[in-house]
Amino acid sequence: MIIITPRYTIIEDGAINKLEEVLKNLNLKNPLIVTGRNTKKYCKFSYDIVYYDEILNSQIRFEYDSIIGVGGGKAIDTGKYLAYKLGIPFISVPTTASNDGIASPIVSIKQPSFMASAPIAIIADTEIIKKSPKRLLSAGMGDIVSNITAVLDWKLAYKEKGERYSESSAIFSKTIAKELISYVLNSDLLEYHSKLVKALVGSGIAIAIANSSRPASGSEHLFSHALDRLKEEYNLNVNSLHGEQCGVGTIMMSYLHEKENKKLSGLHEKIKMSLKKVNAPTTAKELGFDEDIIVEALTIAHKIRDRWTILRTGLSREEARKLAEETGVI
Ligand SMILES: NC(=O)C1=CN([C@@H]2O[C@H](COP(=O)(O)OP(=O)(O)OC[C@H]3O[C@@H](n4cnc5c(N)ncnc54)[C@H](OP(=O)(O)O)[C@@H]3O)[C@@H](O)[C@H]2O)C=CC1
Ligand SMILES: O=C(CO)COP(=O)(O)O
Ligand SMILES: [Zn+2]
Repeated sequence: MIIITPRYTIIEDGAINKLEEVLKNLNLKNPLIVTGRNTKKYCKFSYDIVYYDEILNSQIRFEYDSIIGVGGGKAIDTGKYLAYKLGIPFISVPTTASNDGIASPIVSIKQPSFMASAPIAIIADTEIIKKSPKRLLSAGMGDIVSNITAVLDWKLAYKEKGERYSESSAIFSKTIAKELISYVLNSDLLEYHSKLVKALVGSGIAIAIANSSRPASGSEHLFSHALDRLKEEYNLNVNSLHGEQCGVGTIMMSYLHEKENKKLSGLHEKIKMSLKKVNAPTTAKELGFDEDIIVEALTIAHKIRDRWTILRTGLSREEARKLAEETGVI
């Protein structure tokens, strides 16, 4: 197996000023920037720029030697996808810390996600990230607490289905989440943005090492992907973020794990407290969904992809409603 991890990971105030030096070190001379309308202001370079939502209509010239994704999850994901398709390196320049796509080798524009290549460099400017909308930084916590249930699900799949499992990747991923939860619950959050971005980068690297999103995506992500599917299917006007949905999913899925393992007692309450502390949503109402949509998402989540989790062969409507009620989500 070939494991590709970033050659440069710069996480500091003013990091974006090192972009040109990094490109020079990598001998990259002609990159294309992929960004969004809110994040274009950070692209003060003399390279060509394209908006991620216009890429399909753009004529991408093949002389680019690399792609730089500057922005939130969609800009990074689209840039990563394009680089993968063109077979050129990808440089990740997150302007916020809303999910672990910053560093992961995964493209998750559509489900099921697929393995592309990890960024060759990550340049995370903590000054820019700190100024990004608070809501995005709260969502990032949801994508990190997810690692707890993702790892529990992964181990379950190993025990019940003999799935390939890596204890080292699992411990790495779980520890990242535990450390951030502990920091959030026991601090004044002054360093939250910087700890969060480091955690998300670590989580993306755990995915690269495992060569699977297993360490960071389990039943809580299936629930989030199910919500995305229902948003599309019913044309719902809900603008909940990936990390926000995953956070709420983690509360419910950790409760299911607790019921099967006494040693986990209190886990979902702790996760809920950590999400509340950073003002991330913990209920259907805060996410913007009707109760029935939450219940429906719980009943279809196991069918989203072929991934064995605590949902096993699926929840009935009654079981789903009970789970959402008992965890205070509805
Ligand atoms: N590959 C992977 O492993 C993963 C990928 N993802 C991807 O991430 C996506 C979700 O990403 P997410 O970040 O939650 O949502 P978006 O990418 O939709 O970003 C949300 C909004 O935040 C704005 N924004 C970002 N940074 C700033 C900033 N510094 N200042 C002001 N506005 C800012 C964006 O602006 P703008 O309009 O300019 O983009 C956008 O309007 C998913 O759809 C999926 O494609 C998610 C998880 C894992
Ligand atoms: O969001 C992810 C990890 O945080 C990617 O996981 P998926 O494989 O579920 O898309
Ligand atoms: Zn995620």
